[in-house]
Amino acid sequence: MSLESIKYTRGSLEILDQLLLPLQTRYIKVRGVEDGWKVINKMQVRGAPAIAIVGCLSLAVELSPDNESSKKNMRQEIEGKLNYLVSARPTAVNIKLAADELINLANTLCAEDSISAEIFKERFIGSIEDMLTKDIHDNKAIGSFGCEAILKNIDGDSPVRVLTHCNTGSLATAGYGTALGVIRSLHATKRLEHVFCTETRPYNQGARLTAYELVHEKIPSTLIVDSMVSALMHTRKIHAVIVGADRVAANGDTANKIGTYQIAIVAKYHDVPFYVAAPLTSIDMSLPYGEKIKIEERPDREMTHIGEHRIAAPGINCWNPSFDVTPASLIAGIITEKGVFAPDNLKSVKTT
Ligand SMILES: CSC[C@@H](O)[C@@H](O)C(=O)COP(=O)(O)O
Repeated sequence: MSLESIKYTRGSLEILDQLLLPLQTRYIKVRGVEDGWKVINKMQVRGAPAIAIVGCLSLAVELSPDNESSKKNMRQEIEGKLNYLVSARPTAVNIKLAADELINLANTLCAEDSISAEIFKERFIGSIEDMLTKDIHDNKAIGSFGCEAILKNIDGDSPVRVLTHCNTGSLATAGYGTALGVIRSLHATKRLEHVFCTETRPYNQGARLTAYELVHEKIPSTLIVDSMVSALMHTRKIHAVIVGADRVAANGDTANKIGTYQIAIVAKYHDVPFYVAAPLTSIDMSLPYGEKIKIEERPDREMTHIGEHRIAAPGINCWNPSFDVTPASLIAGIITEKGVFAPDNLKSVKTT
């Protein structure tokens, strides 16, 4: 059984508070859009796919008891609330694409005279609920395509050692995970000898969340500090790096958790293939290249403190970008639910 980060039934949504993991397992009730915005902004739920799903489900929960009889009012309310949810965190594109799709759906339902307000609401909520099953299904496809791509480059039946960064597992998605889904699939083939996961400073998604998921799944794994990546690649044979994505531009440049870019550079130097595992909902064809991606900057406190405990000298200035952009030239392949694509071939995927 993998960890359940999102518990949803019609009219009720709870999320596992990821700020308390791994020491406490506590679910928080999300009663509507205001709660949805807060849990995303505070990073109680995080990871690009989970942000999109929880944001949209928070709207579904808010609409569920609503007896609005005017389709026009409902359409207007939906558009405003979705745009508000998108503003909670700017870098991950999944929530923006989901919001655009849902606004289009609301426009279509509103314009169709034969559809009552009740059916409008039913179809709209149903379409949000479908995101949960689709995400798990897509992650499993990413897992098997990624596993196949990595094993193809390895001689005979040799055991495989991989490195991952940040958290891309069940906690960051509706379930199974993207990069961690590939690792799960590799483990299922019994070819995976070992996973190394980085601590992922400053917010420690690797040490707190990925390590927790790996231990929970009994996948052989070791935690390293972010600054150990070069030493790891120099001293142990690493066969592949697999990371997730918050936004992939049309040319394959990829925004992901801060520190991803330096891992890609080190991987290139050591001739280790560097893969990005992401659903098509993380690909933003409207941006031609990575420089156009807006990078979220987080509060200094996330660097200077661990919980309530201050670790940095009082008075020091901080710079805390939450993501960086890895150039397409450092990426061996982008693993999607439709297959593995060279970054310069992404355009063909999105349109098929
Ligand atoms: C499947 S999750 C992919 C990315 O969202 C993940 O790698 C990442 O960077 C998460 O950042 P976070 O700031 O924890 O939301």
